[in-house]
Amino acid sequence: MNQTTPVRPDMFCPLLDDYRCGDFFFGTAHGRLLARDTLARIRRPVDAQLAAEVTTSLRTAREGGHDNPVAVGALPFHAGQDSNLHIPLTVARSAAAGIAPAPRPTGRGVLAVSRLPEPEQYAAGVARAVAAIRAGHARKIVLARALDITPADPVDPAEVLAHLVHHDPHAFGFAVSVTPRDTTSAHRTLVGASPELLLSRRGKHVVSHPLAGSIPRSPDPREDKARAQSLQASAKDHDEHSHVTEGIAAALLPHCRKLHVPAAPSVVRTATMWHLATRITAELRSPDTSSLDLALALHPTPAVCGSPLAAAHAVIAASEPFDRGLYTGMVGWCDESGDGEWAVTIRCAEINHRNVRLFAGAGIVADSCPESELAETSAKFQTMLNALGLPNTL
Ligand SMILES: C=C(O[C@@H]1C=C(C(=O)O)C=C[C@H]1O)C(=O)O
Repeated sequence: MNQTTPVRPDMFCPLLDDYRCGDFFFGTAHGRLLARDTLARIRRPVDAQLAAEVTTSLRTAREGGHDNPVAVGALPFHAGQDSNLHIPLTVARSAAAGIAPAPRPTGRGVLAVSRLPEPEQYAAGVARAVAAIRAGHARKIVLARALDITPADPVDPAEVLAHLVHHDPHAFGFAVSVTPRDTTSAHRTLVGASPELLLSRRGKHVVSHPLAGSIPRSPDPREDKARAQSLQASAKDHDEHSHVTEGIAAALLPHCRKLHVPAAPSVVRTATMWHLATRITAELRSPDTSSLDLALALHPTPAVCGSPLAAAHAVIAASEPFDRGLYTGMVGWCDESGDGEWAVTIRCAEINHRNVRLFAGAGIVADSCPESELAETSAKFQTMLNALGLPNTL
């Protein structure tokens, strides 16, 4: 693989076909990035110094003779946990990626499932969060749950990635190696298809495209359309969404001018969900502010944590019986000029040969109903259950 690989028109699905376990992959239908092997690792707590350390590592790579270095990887939800970033030895990009061919269907049996927490407990946690919000302790809290599944056959992350890229071509398809350095065990890979852009920076142009307020899609076209309309009309979902756009606008303002936040959200779809979405645009004040600086200023947004952040964090810590790790963090890349793209790490699963962990969460506000939030998280699991060839009833 060359440092920069031009688009090969003869290749139906450039770079996706080249992906192999251990690589970093990130892309949409508009462009893909595939990174292989490691020049420098950046594993440190996610704090105010992280972006500066990335800039320094990129400069050192350039001074060491590396052409056009890029930092790639993922950052966790919790500040204080370690980043999973590196500067790869080789990076290939393709500008127009096209739609991936349909991968062959895989149906898998299941040996064991563990639900964290059990669905009834999740619903009870939502009810407690609603009570806390109504008592004035917070305005919004995002509660997640996880599924630990032991499939009957081992899972190949490359197959799962191909399935995701085919079925959700406009999402950010990603694969990040999360194998701990001190282990000789099987590869661990975080694979997903995120529909949510935390932040992109190209030159002075900044874009964030948050999602909040969701409803599952229906296989019946009429019902599907009716659901999209009901989401667009839902006061509860607009409330949930407004915390996010307000939070992002406030975080961008110190770094940007010409901030534009559309007056009302639009409705966007994935293969399994409808979401309220707002495309926020702005112009950078200083070229010294990198995409990672900006993404860290936004993270975590009220779309994945809540509002106010500290109160939401406390309820999450008391309610979720698992570590989010990289889920609801960010995944993407940043180059030496500061340009980059960071997606919110959702609709994903950690795959470790015969073990997979799936994650899904939902934003809770004063008018949330526990059963609907449980159904929303079940629908969000479908993205990964489908890609893994697992039964959609888990
Ligand atoms: C937390 C997740 O999704 C987030 C929560 C949403 C919501 O509450 O409507 C929508 C998109 C995401 O920002 C997830 O998919 O796991």
